[in-house]
Amino acid sequence: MSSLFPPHHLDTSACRIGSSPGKGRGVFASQAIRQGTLIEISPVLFFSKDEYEKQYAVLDHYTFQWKDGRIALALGLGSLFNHSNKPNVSYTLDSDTESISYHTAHDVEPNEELLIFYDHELWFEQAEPTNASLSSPSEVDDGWGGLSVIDEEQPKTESLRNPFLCGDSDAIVEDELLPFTRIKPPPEEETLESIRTVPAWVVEIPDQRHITTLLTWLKKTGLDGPELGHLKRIRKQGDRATLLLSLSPIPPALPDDIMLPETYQIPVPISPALTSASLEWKSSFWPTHYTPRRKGEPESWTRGKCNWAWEAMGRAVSEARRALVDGELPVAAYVPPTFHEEDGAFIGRDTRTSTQHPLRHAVLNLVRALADNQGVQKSSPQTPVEGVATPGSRNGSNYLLNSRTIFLTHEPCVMCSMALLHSRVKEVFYLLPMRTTGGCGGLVCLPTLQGVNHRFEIFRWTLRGVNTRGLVINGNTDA
Ligand SMILES: C[S@@+](CC[C@H](N)C(=O)[O-])C[C@H]1O[C@@H](n2cnc3c(N)ncnc32)[C@H](O)[C@@H]1O
Repeated sequence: MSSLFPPHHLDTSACRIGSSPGKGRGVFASQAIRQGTLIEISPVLFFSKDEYEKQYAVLDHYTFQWKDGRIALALGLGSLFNHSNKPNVSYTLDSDTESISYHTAHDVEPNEELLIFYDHELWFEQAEPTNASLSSPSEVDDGWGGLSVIDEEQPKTESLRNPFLCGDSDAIVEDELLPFTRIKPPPEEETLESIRTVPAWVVEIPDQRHITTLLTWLKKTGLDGPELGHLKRIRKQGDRATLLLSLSPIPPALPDDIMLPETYQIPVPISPALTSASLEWKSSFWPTHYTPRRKGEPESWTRGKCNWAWEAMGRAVSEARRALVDGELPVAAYVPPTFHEEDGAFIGRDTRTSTQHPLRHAVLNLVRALADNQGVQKSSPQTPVEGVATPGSRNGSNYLLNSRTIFLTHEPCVMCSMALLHSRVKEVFYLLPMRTTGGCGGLVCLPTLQGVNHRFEIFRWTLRGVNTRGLVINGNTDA
């Protein structure tokens, strides 16, 4: 048996076992439970497939298929959660602790049954759902594809319309009334030891009158890509000027029409300076940009801007709902036009199922479609583009999302968070946290890692009252 970390202390006082009509026993909330609460950790007993099939098949209705093919029997409450197509509990298999943890996927009321999603193919006839909160919201079209937000003050049969649609659009919305929370990054620190460098090609510019021409040439050749965006392109030391060229393994070709000496490599910092001390250290390698985390009060949100965000998140949710209907994973991403300007909108959905391609995540599809669209339509206005990229592109070279905000139904996985980081996105809003696989605070928080050369802000949509019916995916899935 592997060495196990002890699971967290288990407090199941919020759950009780009760009788569920048509289903046998079930697990019920004995009090109101907020979305995202860890309600149960069930240790598991493992059987090899062979051993299980020979001796324990009688447990079939209670076991889980583990990631490595073994069969696991959940102890504790884990074997008593009943199934629903609209679960209010998500679960995660944890190999380190050989346990399964269960979290509420949205706020749960006292006496509501706690239900997980077993599978699309069931071995039993499903009993009618009994939780009013799970059956009612679809009756009203709320513009979120039926994933309505329920006002806690109102009866559950009514859904809440966008609360920011009316009223003074310039009025500031108090923090407690915002439909999202900002994920606070840890304080930024950089030490001399933590500074990392990579070799970069540079060339001396004997005649400084050529600087402008050379910077224009850099742009034309595409050597001004974002990987060196945290560094200044020209270093001046007295009357000496040096041009930063690229990180390529081989020396880049130089322009034909200007006489330049041989290129050579020097170490340059891999990320911008976050503190004034590190600015000095990093600039001793090569002049580096200073990008301290934004200080002071976070930006105020007006009703108008909240309305913009609400509509945008609704668009992502509707797209995810449509994806589900089409047999895809219900995961979607939406980049709306910016609040103040009329830039293009972009939408993407997960297409792993239909393409049988493991990398067709919603974010990657969106970034790729954006790159292709911008590559093809450099001079024409952007239009919303869907999912998979179109041919005839410039190989995805225009993938930048500078000053754009992306709305996601799920916290993006590590790969997608890295893609967003590369794309220089300004802000990421997500609805459902992915604790085991997320790259924006779940498994890891990529934009806060030392050494990354861009930061973006992260906001988690407050799920209070949001019915995530149909959107909950397996906690081990990369969204
Ligand atoms: C893991 S057990 C859940 C606990 C079970 N109800 C008990 O009393 O032991 C799975 C079994 O519960 C029943 N069950 C779970 N969800 C159900 C549902 N939505 N409708 C009807 N039966 C259900 C089925 O008999 C299934 O084989």
